[in-house]
Amino acid sequence: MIDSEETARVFTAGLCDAAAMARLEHLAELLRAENTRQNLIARATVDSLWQRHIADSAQLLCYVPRETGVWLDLGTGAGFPGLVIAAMRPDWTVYLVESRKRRVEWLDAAREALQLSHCRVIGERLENVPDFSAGVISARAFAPMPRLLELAGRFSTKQTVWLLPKGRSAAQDLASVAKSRRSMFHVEQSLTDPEAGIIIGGPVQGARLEARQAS
Ligand SMILES: C[S@@+](CC[C@H](N)C(=O)[O-])C[C@H]1O[C@@H](n2cnc3c(N)ncnc32)[C@H](O)[C@@H]1O
Repeated sequence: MIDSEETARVFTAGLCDAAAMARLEHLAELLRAENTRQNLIARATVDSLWQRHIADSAQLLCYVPRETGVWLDLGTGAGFPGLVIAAMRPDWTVYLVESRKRRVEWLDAAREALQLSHCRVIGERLENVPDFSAGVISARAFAPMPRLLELAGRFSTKQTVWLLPKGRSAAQDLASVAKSRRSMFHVEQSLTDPEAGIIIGGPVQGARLEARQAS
């Protein structure tokens, strides 16, 4: 279990290389500075940024194959999980969809500062984003499951992996999905909070994939 800033850093470092860790340290620094100007993350979580936000996002990499198509993150907000994933896997194509102007400006500035040329910030409501096939769809604290599926289903194929950190309401949220669709999802325990769950869907069912080194 990831229960401190130290264990969060060690866990995250196990999933990426040293250059990616340096990018994440840079991101943490930028985020702390920006958080004094806009309320990106709750003040109560600033001192546990690695545990509550960075490692919490990084753990999603344990559920995706080494090769994946476009990673689509819905309602990225301050950058979680999509910007963290883009910083850890700079060669992957990661789209961050966010509708709030100030969040979009922040995400664009952070993406540029971290030189993430394969990451694109889409400053639109998801409803206005044209269809394409995503390899991964992630969303943390974006919308309840029925709404999320209604909004994002058109980006999904049989190969798409869904990664939906849901906090403590995961099982309840999944139960609200129509029976016919529920069987494609299951809940895994979050490593950053024993009471929180991640709803996982698509072809990568069952146990967590082996932690992957980037190099
Ligand atoms: C509760 S925040 C979560 C932010 C981030 N995923 C996290 O976990 O820290 C939800 C975000 O989704 C964005 N959002 C809500 N509805 C949206 C929509 N239809 N299209 C794009 N972004 C949306 C909001 O602006 C907000 O930044």
